[in-house]
Amino acid sequence: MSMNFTRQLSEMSASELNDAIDDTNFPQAHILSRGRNNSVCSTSSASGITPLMDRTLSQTDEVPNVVGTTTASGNVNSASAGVGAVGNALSNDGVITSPPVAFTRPKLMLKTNGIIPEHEAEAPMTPKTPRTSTTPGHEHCTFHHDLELDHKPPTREALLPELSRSYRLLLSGLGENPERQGLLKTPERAAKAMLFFTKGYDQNLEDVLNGAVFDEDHDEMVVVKDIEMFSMCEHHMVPFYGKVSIGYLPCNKILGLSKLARIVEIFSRRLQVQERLTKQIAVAVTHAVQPAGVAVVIEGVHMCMVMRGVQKINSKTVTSTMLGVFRDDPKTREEFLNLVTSK
Ligand SMILES: Nc1nc2c(ncn2[C@@H]2O[C@H](COP(=O)(O)OP(=O)(O)OP(=O)(O)O)[C@@H](O)[C@H]2O)c(=O)[nH]1
Ligand SMILES: [Zn+2]
Repeated sequence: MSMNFTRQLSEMSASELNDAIDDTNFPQAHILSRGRNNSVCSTSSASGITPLMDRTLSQTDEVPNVVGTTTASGNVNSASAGVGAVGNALSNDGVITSPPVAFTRPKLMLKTNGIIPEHEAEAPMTPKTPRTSTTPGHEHCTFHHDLELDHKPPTREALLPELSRSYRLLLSGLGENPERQGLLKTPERAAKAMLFFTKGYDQNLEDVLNGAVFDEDHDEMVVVKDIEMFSMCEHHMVPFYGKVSIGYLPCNKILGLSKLARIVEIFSRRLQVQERLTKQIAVAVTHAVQPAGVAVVIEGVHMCMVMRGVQKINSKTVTSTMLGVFRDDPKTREEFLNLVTSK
């Protein structure tokens, strides 16, 4: 079933959104894999949901559908769908804690070369720092290249003079006079603005997290929703903006709440496409706390579709990535979608 986005998002139920996501496979489904028997995060079990650990995986098993990404565009006038969240505690800052989701959760584990090493599978609580590069200056990166999660060394300020010259050329190319009073400082201002819009290239996950990962016996869904996002479309170098909702199911580790928003900043402040941004955020949260699952939904407005091109001023693009239990368990996914679409 494909999602019909000619309807307004506000008219759609969470289960309809859920179905649409369920039917979409993302081609990079091999990137994440579930842990083995000894990498289980257990919770009290009261529901009739089939324990995911009943599925046996060999060490080299590929797990299809672990990563799911959905994109949908359409005319959406309301940011929130009219679906009520039942029984959830919502605090003023938009942080939601749900009632317990009662079943045995396999913990998400990251592969380095498509295989989970035995010693990693046996020590699920040990922080993992998979590295796929020995490039000088990147030895301390927590991850590298696999999903273009790389960052550049913090030397981008050095680009300012050349960027300024480029903007000056641009002004001349437009037929403007870069020497006129109003434009004298414009090349440098524009260069600084562009460096700000792409400051995520200077950041990496490890620095941004600043150690704010805490051991906590909390295994209920954590959702931070409506995180503002400003990014730059890599096709036209014009902005796209919107809001990001992130949910994860902890496995004895929780993340400082602000760090979810900071993760959004790392990856949105780069030249992007919305699909990749969505996936990178989900993978970064996985790296940070090795949860049982991560869900990310982004609703974005692309100025390249508003100010130019097809000029559809009400169009919004919705993308999602569902990892682990959010991918495998429709009830968990639906609970998340209920939470993020409720007022
Ligand atoms: N999938 C995806 N596409 C994007 C994103 N941002 C911009 N695009 C698209 O990139 C495409 C580039 O298409 P081209 O035909 O090469 O460029 P164009 O002539 O400027 O296209 P139009 O925008 O249709 O005028 C357009 O369809 C844009 O809508 C994004 O985040 N994700
Ligand atoms: Zn664009």
